[in-house]
Amino acid sequence: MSWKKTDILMDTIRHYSGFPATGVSLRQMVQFGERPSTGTLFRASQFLSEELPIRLAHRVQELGDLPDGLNEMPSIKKVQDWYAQSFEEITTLPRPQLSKDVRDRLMKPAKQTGRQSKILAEATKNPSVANGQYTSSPWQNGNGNGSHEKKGSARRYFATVEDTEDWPPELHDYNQRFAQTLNHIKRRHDSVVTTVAQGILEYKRKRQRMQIDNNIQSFLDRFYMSRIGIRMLIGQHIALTDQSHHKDPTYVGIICTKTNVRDLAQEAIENARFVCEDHYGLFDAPKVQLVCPPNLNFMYVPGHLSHMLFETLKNSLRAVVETHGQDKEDFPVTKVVVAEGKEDITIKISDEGGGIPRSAIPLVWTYMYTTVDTTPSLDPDFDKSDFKAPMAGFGYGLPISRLYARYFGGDLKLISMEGYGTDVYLHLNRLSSSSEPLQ
Ligand SMILES: Nc1ncnc2c1ncn2[C@@H]1O[C@H](COP(=O)(O)OP(=O)(O)OP(=O)(O)O)[C@@H](O)[C@H]1O
Repeated sequence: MSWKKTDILMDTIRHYSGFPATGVSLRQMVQFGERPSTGTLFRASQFLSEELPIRLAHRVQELGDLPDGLNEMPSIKKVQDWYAQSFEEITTLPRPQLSKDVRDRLMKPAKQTGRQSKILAEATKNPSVANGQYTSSPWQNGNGNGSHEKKGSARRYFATVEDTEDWPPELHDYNQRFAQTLNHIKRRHDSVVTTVAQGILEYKRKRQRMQIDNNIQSFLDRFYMSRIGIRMLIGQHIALTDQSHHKDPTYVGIICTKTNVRDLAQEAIENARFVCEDHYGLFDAPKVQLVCPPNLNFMYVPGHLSHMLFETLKNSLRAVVETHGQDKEDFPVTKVVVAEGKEDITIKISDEGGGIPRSAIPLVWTYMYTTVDTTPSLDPDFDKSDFKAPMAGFGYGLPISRLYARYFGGDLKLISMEGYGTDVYLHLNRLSSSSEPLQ
């Protein structure tokens, strides 16, 4: 690994970090439809080739500015290098030379198919997020020089392009190369969560801290929220570009326009029970009852929903087993109730796992808070994929799940009755027009 970040690169990164990120909504992401054309994909690549470096640049700056020597921890420096290297790869990817005619055609919007697409194109404020909650620190936005405003109008994530004629092969080649670069970057960043966690552990050990302070907590919230957004845009773009295999027509990239809540919940229940049986050596994990209309479908990213359900169910099963003892024959049943409203789909997970003392409630949302005695190994090779996790251990399950929920305008709430059990409410916003919370 001979990659080195240069001063010139760091200057460019500083410049990009002066621009705010542009939030995209779930609805805007599905406007591409099942099979976007070469021209439309190219426009999206152009947007991403500016937007992703802006988002990456903010993270490089923030990692470098972390207080109290945290920025000097080897794992934090490693992650910062990944972000800088990915920034460089996107910004230096050669763009095709296009004739004026092709450039004009790319800028020409497709004939509107009605008023619908115009309405869909607008993102609204995310209802789960206070103003500026996940915004980068103001000093990093200080050198905005106004040119962003000019760029603003051209920088649209989704823009349909009139696609009646054939496009020159350079466009298709560029789309392929761009997607390959994104794929490579996505893999590089697979173990960011565990590596940053490692960095925090290094810091806690070095400074002999028991808990992380508010600054670091809100940095991690912003950092992981931003990571969800970057990976969403990258994952979506790779999936849209890859049109080689026949796909399910209900999918647009990684978004399913008819995500079936009952099927996903059932699968998450089975997976969580399996992990629980495995972990405690049980013949039969505590039972989970699911109450959900069978045909409840909505537009969402199935991977995100599975993750949130699996994490909360694992917590409930663990609490039930540990409160009632592993030798118990009949555990109390955990209930999962799904309600369909106009605005939200809400999933309540109620367990009789003894609850959480009120004084510990704020802590469950902090990173690295766990009541597991021995945190599993944080070897960076471990847990490479986002969605594979052990029974418990890092104290990341709840805070990260809440970020996933908030990312698309939902939320995650927890109410406990100490001595009895816990109710977790997972609100999923079905209007799906809210912007990503990262301006
Ligand atoms: N349903 C629940 N009942 C009782 N305690 C709970 C429940 N859910 C969470 N907790 C408490 O909150 C802590 C933090 O939960 P969180 O999911 O964030 O991390 P974790 O489960 O310890 O580890 P992981 O990162 O693997 O999820 C748990 O260790 C547990 O003490």
